Amino acid sequence: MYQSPRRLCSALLHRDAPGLRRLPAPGLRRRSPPPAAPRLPAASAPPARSCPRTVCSMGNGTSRLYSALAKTLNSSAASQHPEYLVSPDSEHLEPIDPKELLEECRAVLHTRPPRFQRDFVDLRTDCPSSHPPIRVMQWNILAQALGEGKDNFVQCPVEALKWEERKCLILEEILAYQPDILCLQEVDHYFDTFQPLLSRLGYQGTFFPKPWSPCLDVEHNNGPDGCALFFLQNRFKLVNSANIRLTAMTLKTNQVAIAQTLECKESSRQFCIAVTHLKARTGWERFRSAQGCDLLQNLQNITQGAKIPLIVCGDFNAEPTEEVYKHFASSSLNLNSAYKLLSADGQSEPPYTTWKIRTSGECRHTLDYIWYSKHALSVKSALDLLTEEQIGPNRLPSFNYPSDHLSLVCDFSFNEEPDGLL
Ligand SMILES: NC(=O)C1=CN([C@@H]2O[C@H](COP(=O)(O)OP(=O)(O)OC[C@H]3O[C@@H](n4cnc5c(N)ncnc54)[C@H](OP(=O)(O)O)[C@@H]3O)[C@@H](O)[C@H]2O)C=CC1
Ligand SMILES: [Mg+2]
Repeated sequence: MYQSPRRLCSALLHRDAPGLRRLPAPGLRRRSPPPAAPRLPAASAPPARSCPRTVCSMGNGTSRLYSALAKTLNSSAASQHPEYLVSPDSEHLEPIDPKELLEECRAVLHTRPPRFQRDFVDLRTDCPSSHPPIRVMQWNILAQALGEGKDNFVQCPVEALKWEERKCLILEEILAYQPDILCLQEVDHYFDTFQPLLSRLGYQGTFFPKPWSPCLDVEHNNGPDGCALFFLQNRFKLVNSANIRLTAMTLKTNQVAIAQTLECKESSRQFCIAVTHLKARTGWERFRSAQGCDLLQNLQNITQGAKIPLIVCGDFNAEPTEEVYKHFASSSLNLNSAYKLLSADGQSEPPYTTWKIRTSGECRHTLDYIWYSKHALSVKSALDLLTEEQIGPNRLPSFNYPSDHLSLVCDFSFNEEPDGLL
């Protein structure tokens, strides 16, 4: 039956009808990326997506999606209720079929240009693994309040930042790559959007807001931004979790990290995953360096002196030339930066992970990293970055891409015979 786009959109805006039957847990297991979207020319007003009018089924499929996305409109919990730190009871939320959610997102986005195709680059290693890889996504998703109220993206039209559509672009990116673990920064819609939706996709989430989030300075903000960590519950068991407020020269700072020890259900192997967002801006290099040292010290303790393999994702707000980068590269935790492996010699970071135009001019920087224990883990593949042509002359964010930072995605496997030099 034909549904107009307006009808499809309205499915995202209403609460779930009561008494719907519960579905079995969604099979978010393994990846068949959606069909390739055509590449766009570097034009500022690319053509709209082909209209997805026929994609969404009627009835329960649509109805099941009412409540999770609808909550994003009906709640601004974080700023109004002191209990924003308390996670809602996800037991009562119905599972969502990721394909249906993806279709719903695409329906909302039907006037936008198609998403860009990015390919995984095979980084062949000599380490065959009998277990499925662990897919990790690192992404600074751009806090809604900062994007609208602070960041000054002078070439980005305000309509491109509308939350009701931008959240669907973010979800589309997550659903396209189906990470097993999701490490996010600048999350200011955790409780009303990402926690309820991702829990219904099978993820367990943790949020740690910045103590003095700059989002709170923005009128009509949705609460503080912070780091969020999600993992698929059917793949991992949570062993240990730590919310860390980073210090610099013994002083507590406004930056945070989350570190969790997870156990793989398939292999019973444990590893630690951490997410952080270090202090931004030039002039703060020593401060970032001190925060990095504090994080490394915390991770030394959590990994029992590098006995437990480690993956650290973050927006470090630091180019590879900075001291904090060098601390991580030379740490006794024996870390390597996964995205270096995309370079010809395996030694160079990508030319950019964020690219935007502010009033001060063009800002193209490499600031985001996925560090991993190089003796215990191998990177099987990594998602290539967007090209300059795809990013376009107005840079990011844009109608095509929801954040000023690119997502980084890697597939990891455990080395079969760790040599004891994690
Ligand atoms: N009430 C109080 O007592 C306190 C309030 N605060 C508030 O917090 C703010 C600072 O917080 P802090 O955590 O140190 O923030 P940061 O300096 O780390 O930056 C906050 C955000 O601003 C973005 N940003 C980076 N460069 C620029 C730029 N040139 N223009 C606009 N945005 C930029 C960053 O994005 P990205 O990482 O993507 O670059 C980041 O997410 C203060 O301005 C104040 O509002 C802070 C402390 C105390
Ligand atoms: Mg930012």
